[in-house]
Amino acid sequence: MVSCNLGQSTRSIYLALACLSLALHLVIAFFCLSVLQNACVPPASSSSSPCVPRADAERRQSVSHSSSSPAASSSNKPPASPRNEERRGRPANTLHHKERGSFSEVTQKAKRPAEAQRVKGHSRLEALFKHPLYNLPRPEPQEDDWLLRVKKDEETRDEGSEEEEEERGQDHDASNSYDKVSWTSDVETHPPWLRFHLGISRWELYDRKDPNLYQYIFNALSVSTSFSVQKTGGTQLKLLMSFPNYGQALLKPMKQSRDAETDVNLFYFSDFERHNAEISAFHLDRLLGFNRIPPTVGRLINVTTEIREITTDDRLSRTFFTSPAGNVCFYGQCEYYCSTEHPVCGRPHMLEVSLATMLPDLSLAPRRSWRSPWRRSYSRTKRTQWEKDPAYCDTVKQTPPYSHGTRLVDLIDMAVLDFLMSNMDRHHYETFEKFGNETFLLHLDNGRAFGRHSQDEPSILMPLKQCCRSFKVQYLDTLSLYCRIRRSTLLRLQLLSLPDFRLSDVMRESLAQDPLADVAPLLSEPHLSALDRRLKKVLKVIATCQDSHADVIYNDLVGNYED
Ligand SMILES: Nc1ncnc2c1ncn2[C@@H]1O[C@H](COP(=O)(O)OP(=O)(O)OP(=O)(O)O)[C@@H](O)[C@H]1O
Ligand SMILES: [Mn+2]
Repeated sequence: MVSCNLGQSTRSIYLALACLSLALHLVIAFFCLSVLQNACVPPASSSSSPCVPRADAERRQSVSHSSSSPAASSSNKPPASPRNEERRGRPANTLHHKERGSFSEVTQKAKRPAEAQRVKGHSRLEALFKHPLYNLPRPEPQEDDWLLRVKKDEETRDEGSEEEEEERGQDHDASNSYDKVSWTSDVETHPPWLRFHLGISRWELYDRKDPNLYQYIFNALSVSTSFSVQKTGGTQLKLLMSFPNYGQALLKPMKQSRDAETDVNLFYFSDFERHNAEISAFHLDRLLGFNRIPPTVGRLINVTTEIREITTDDRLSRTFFTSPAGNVCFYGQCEYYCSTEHPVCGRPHMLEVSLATMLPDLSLAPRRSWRSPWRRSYSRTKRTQWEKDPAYCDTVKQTPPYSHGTRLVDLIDMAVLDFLMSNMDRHHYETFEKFGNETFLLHLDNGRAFGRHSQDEPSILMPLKQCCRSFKVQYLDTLSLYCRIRRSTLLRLQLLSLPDFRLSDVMRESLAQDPLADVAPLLSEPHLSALDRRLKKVLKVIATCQDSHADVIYNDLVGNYED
């Protein structure tokens, strides 16, 4: 009896002990798992580039961090926190409840663009932008290297007393400067668009390293518009939107579903412009390290309150109508697709659009438009010279401005960008007149890019292919005559072809920063993989060229970068 009782109590003691040990094991296992998971997160920066040995990369990274960038060290550097007053503006109070939700979600997202899509806490995009190739030192900008400046107080006083307003209008050098409105020379008082304008230099449109610029622009473009009219020039419908802080943006509306592939039989200038192409082009250009496209963001706009009710443009307001489905539509007046057959419609009021930050007014910063030597024939029957003559580039190389400086390699950069996004519509490009021929090319108007993902268009790479020819003229011995691609461009392209920085991955992550990414991805997966496929093709063309020539690379990194 006693032994039976004893046996029972021993059994319950064993059982209790077993339970305790099981619980302990569970706690230990749980603890180990969480520690292991943290230990597995990859480091924030990687330097597995073939271009720079690891130790070297780290050394350079610390060097480039300590040397401040030109714009960052200038007086144009914005403060650390965004100014929220730009976000005030009129609420979209006529919105349907559901729409209001999505609108505020989208603008909410605009508050925190830096929160990139991360893979287990690891941002490939951040790692890419930390790479030395994206932090190359620039020469200290001189006064002439900035596009604009704010007039000093004394200058404004002097000019005011002279009462020579008219003359000033004609003789418009005025050192390309801004009169004061409500801001002072203190950069803290400047609205985002003015910071952008004052940061434009001879070498790039914006400083990618300025941590706030993009966020500022983002926020500024997400307030309600106060004014909208049709923008003249160009062939398809676009609007000029103004914001309460005097900022302006070029609006292109969504015209077709994002994934609709361009009809193969459509002539290249007949394709609809795509709002998501404008946005994606900005991101791609930034990823390639060019910084030659004005910051462009997507957002939902209320076509009733932000266009119809406030526009002073009769040509535009006359074209509004309500569709049988109850959606508010309009079509405006322009050369292509401005008709009842091609309306732009809200759902019922909300419409996806792209907003590109406007460049400084032409009266302040005149631009020069250049015909691209490789422009397509816009005639349906004629072929252009470059299509007929394989030695076409030899002529281009001897013709100013391509015969000197960096113009030819700039053109090649543009061809690479266009090939990657399959943009066949680069008939012209622009530069800022102030900088003469020694300046970057503006990559404006990218609405016809990203039309087709299933095909690549080899003719877009013609500048790169045709310029790779053995060409020597005894008396012309300029370096740029023989070189076809910038070394910095080639090294970045190689970097973007590595698994750690794969172009499609960084592009996906970059695009996720856009407010419209909440509605749907800006580029579908097939478009993203097309980027990787095309990048391989570009690298192949360069490698083939290097196989037969020694003078393929234009070394723009002399003294700045060794691999
Ligand atoms: N962000 C910008 N800021 C200021 N001006 C701009 C901006 N983007 C474009 N423009 C100007 O507006 C003009 C028309 O814009 P865009 O080329 O995008 O229109 P488009 O209808 O596509 O023209 P096209 O049919 O000729 O290709 C451009 O040539 C350029 O000079
Ligand atoms: Mn266009």
